[in-house]
Amino acid sequence: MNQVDYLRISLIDRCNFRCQYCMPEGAELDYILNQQLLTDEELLTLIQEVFIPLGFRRFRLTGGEPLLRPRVVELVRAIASFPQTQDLSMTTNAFLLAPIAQNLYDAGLRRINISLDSLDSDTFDQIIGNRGRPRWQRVWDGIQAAHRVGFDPLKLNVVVIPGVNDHEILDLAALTIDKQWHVRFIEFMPIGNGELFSDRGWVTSAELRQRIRDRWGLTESQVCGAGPADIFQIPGAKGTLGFISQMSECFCDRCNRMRLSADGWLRPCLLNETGQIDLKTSLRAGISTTQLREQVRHLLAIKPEINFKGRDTGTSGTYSRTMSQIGG
Ligand SMILES: Nc1nc2c(ncn2[C@@H]2O[C@H](COP(=O)(O)OP(=O)(O)OP(=O)(O)O)[C@@H](O)[C@H]2O)c(=O)[nH]1
Ligand SMILES: C[S@@+](CC[C@H](N)C(=O)[O-])C[C@H]1O[C@@H](n2cnc3c(N)ncnc32)[C@H](O)[C@@H]1O
Ligand code: SF4
Ligand code: SF4
Repeated sequence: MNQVDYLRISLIDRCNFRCQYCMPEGAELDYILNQQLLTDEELLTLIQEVFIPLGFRRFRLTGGEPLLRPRVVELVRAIASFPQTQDLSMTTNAFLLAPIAQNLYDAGLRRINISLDSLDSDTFDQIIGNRGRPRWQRVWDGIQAAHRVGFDPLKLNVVVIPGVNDHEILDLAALTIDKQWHVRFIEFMPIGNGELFSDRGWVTSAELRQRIRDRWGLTESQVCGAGPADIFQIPGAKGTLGFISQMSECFCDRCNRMRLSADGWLRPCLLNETGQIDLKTSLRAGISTTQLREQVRHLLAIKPEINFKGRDTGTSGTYSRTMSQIGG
């Protein structure tokens, strides 16, 4: 059985983007009320007294958009300062990153994954649902700032949507040739916007790899990470290419993570809503962290049965929370 030592922590469910694949079009999401968000203190208590004693050592801050969380730098500093923390990372859209990249680094964040679905400003705005001033450049500046500051590895996440950005695969892959950046292609999952999914579908990683192989060749490779990506490299490139293939290849047997939502629900599997525990309500009701630890220990024990494994009701598109609410 895999050691489950990776906690993905959603810091906030709100986002300054509305990516097509992540949020249902037109739908107004019910945002978590401020008083329902785990406070910094509650989050740190849960990490220190529940998750770390159970063996969690890697923490990823996500959202919504984690950089919208007030005092995010202080939270990073606190989590980084736990002696047991072996890996602290963040997934962000980078729109707000440039001015605080250095502060985040100084606080102890060492690696960062940034969503970048297109190199074309118009396509980018279309994907992120932006109808105001173009946003691509500011995201690009955020990526450059992350690079300058020294985040390593610096990964770029691309959700591939047929007919929207799949014509840019080679251009995006080419970023890894001269730069030590790691571009990852993610198969679109029908969990944020089921309608777009049924309309567009998804492209298999195997097909993407073939397109890249035909152009440059492709060899197996490695990069530091705790996620499910299969890593390859264009021969001689400085960076790598990752393929996250949750639709075409089941990687649940090596699942090593759980997810904590911004309102304190612990979710054992991204694609299966079974077994979630409301840690925040319990904490506020005065249940001791010792008892909570036992509940989580039990959830860890039954997690292998809950794991999606490509079999249950999983990707049915009927999830009660979107990716932005779960944390991807
Ligand atoms: N089905 C499934 N998809 C996942 C899981 N973890 C990550 N993904 C997919 O991979 C995407 C990118 O994840 P990231 O937030 O960059 O994190 P990661 O891949 O774990 O990061 P590294 O530690 O750098 O490898 C997510 O948005 C999901 O689409 C998982 O447990 N199950
Ligand atoms: C939910 S976002 C949260 C963090 C941050 N806002 C960002 O976009 O990087 C985390 C990841 O989920 C991915 N994601 C969202 N919806 C998805 C979907 N339907 N299928 C696959 N990946 C998805 C995004 O591309 C992003 O890399
Ligand atoms: S993928 Fe990230 S940036 Fe895009 S809408 Fe979802 S949470 Fe926001
Ligand atoms: S779908 Fe569930 S079991 Fe499979 S890798 Fe993701 S979180 Fe783990």
